[in-house]
Amino acid sequence: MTAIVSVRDLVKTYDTGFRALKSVSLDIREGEILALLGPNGAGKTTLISTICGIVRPTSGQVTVGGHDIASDWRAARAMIGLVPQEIALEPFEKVFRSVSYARGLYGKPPDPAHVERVLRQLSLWDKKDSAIQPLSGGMKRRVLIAKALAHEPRVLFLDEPTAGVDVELRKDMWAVVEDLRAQGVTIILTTHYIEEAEAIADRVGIIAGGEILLVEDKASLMARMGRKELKVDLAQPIAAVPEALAGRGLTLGTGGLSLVYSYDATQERTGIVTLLTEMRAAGLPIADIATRQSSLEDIFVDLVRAGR
Ligand SMILES: Nc1ncnc2c1ncn2[C@@H]1O[C@H](COP(=O)(O)OP(=O)(O)OP(=O)(O)O)[C@@H](O)[C@H]1O
Repeated sequence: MTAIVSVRDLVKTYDTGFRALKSVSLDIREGEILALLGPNGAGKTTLISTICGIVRPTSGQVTVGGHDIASDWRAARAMIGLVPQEIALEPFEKVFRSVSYARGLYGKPPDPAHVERVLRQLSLWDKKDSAIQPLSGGMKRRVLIAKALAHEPRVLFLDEPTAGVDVELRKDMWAVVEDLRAQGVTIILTTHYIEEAEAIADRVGIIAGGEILLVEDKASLMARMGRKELKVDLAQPIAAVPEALAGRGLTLGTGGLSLVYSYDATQERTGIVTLLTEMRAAGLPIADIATRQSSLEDIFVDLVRAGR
């Protein structure tokens, strides 16, 4: 797959002297959904704003579809749609007009058929003549997406598309994103919600302190770093891990009522059977057992901690 956006050694130092991006390099593949995950202040918005030409980089290079965002900005910008974090819309403007106007801002000739397609795709067609103000929060977000798609961009940036949105609406947004990808739009979204990346991303980029810690296929990241945990519930509490099981890396759960064993599920020999046998031999009153796959969240927390 070819890179549609290429970021090389990007540095951004704000006027305050704060270095928000420290030599970031990143290739975004055509047609993918890339989720940029990172804690508050990691530099996510700075990165996408720089790619979109809103923030001027201190140094480094960005190309979009081969067009340099500095020397060939008009062509680069035409390929990009940006859905900002904040809902900033003209309250009295009508939906259709607002989206058509957004198209005009890119110097594209009016194309009511395209605007109709976009509004239909976002389930906004029956709201086309409505003013924006009375629309629900979810509908307003859809209008923002429609505006960003008005000029037929090939790359869509969504900055925190579901911040402060309820669960139902979040799933709704995910469906919209999947739909857009199915039409060949490359999508980059920033998010705090790890479950969001887990649900829809093809690749995950983790950014912290202005640096990209990793970019990897979600599935391989989870397989590579994912660990499993075996939790053994005990019928009676114990004060400490029995001597016979020392060196097994067990942790005692709260109240001494469980033992937790962490293992690499990709290994042929996980050690579970031996462990359970040893537990019985040690006379532990096993009440129940359960396993848990570590989530992207566990991986993320570990990585960000290690990166500090
Ligand atoms: N215009 C600015 N002037 C000075 N510092 C800024 C400016 N904009 C952002 N910063 C700082 O740069 C850092 C990165 O900010 P940025 O908004 O890119 O992070 P983020 O990862 O998007 O965070 P959040 O998840 O909170 O939106 C923060 O420490 C922020 O305070």
